[in-house]
Amino acid sequence: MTPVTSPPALPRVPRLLSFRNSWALAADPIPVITGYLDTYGDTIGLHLGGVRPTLLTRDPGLIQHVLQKNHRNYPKSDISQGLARYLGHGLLTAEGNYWLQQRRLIQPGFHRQRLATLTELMLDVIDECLAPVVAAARQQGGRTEVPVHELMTATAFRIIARSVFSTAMSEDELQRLSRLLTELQAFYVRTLRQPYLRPWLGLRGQYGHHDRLAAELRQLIRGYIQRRKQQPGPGPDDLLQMLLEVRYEDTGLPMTDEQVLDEAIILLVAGHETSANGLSWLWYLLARHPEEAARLRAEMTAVLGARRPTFADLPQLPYALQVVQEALRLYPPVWMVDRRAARDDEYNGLRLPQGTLISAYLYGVHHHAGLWPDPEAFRPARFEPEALRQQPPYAYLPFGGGPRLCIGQQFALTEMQLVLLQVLRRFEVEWVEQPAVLMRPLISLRPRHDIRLGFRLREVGE
Ligand code: HEM
Repeated sequence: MTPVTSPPALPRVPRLLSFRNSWALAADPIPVITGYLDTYGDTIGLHLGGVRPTLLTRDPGLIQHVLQKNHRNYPKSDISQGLARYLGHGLLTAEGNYWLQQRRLIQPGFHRQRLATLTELMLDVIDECLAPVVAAARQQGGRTEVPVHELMTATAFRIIARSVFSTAMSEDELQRLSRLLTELQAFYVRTLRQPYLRPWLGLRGQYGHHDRLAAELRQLIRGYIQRRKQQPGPGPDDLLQMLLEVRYEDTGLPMTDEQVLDEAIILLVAGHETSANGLSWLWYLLARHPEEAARLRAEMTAVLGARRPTFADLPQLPYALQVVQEALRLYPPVWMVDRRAARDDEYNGLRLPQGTLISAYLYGVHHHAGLWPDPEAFRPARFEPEALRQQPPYAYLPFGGGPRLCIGQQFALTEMQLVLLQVLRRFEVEWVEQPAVLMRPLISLRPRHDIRLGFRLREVGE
């Protein structure tokens, strides 16, 4: 395999070209960005939207340098921090000592033991979400067509909402929350990709409108927190209770209500879209590759028979994990991660002056032919332990890397495996002819239009 390296002198995309392509970049960034990298090299300078100078890279060595080896010099850029305007100052957007203090406080909430407790709840939510599909299939003679992105979004959202807040939200509230999050994200991405539109968006009152939506989001969540605090007796074993009960080591004090609110919103946001999109792509890939689905089913039947999986079963189902990992390689829900150089730095002779905006193009790393032979092919066996040992560090990083590695990584992998197994127990998932399935990279990488798949009922015991 060809090594991927960054040259000492940064090749630059001509500014006029990046300006000319700015609409194309806003509409469909992945082909434009990949095209630049294929033409100019694995690490390039370009003007985002024709305006903002950025260093863009798919070199795993440079990405490791930024995210891990010299991470202290690379806080998140204002691109991530700008999200705080709409989503508050939770873990994802926090920086420096405050971030470290919050991370230490919250990390234990994601330990194995708590995850094991949450899996029963996950399985119940999955069953609830699949029940209408089972009913529809029965009514339609054993098979129904399903918009999988919608189904996976509803499922992932209910899983995280119940993991954080336990008590079921009403259907209306769930939908309102989900819509608010989608709208805020879409607006924020637009202001980033098309910075020249900002004055116009301001004149049209769009910032004020979205600030009001963000306030509505906070008010909704605040209501849950207040209701929980008023409940007598010990609270349920969920993530909100964990946020309310943890104490800072130095002061012994709990978080303030606004801090709990910030963290709860961030868990909801970070733990919803990403898993939903990962799962949607997973079904797309399995429907296109029935031979892989058959292999997975054989493993599942051998280990579980007809019963539903438990947390303890997952290590006996390695192929299920490999399928999930390969789906996250081909369609990394977080397709780009950004940082800013706080001081002048250097990587293998490449100058990284203070203030440089660095965009780590995770999608590009995962699709690099120098790192992944035949990169567009869906091959879960790439993740067999022996094959993985051949990979250089940071060739695979759907959950990021370094100290800011996704706190929900194990949660997400468990959730995705459980959804995968529960759906496969009940259904054969079949491809349906439809227009080409395209990507829509917002903050996370989702399908442009929903993907319709056939769900054919199988007879299973409990
Ligand atoms: C397939 C699903 C997921 C993917 C691909 C994913 C990916 C990522 C990535 C790449 C980062 C690092 C961003 C950066 O370095 O700038 C991150 C951070 C984070 N993720 Fe996830 N994530 C997923 C699921 C989840 C879930 C389920 C939760 C919560 C339950 C979660 C909570 C978070 C939080 C709180 C952070 C910020 C951590 C910090 O900065 O300390 N994620 N995620």
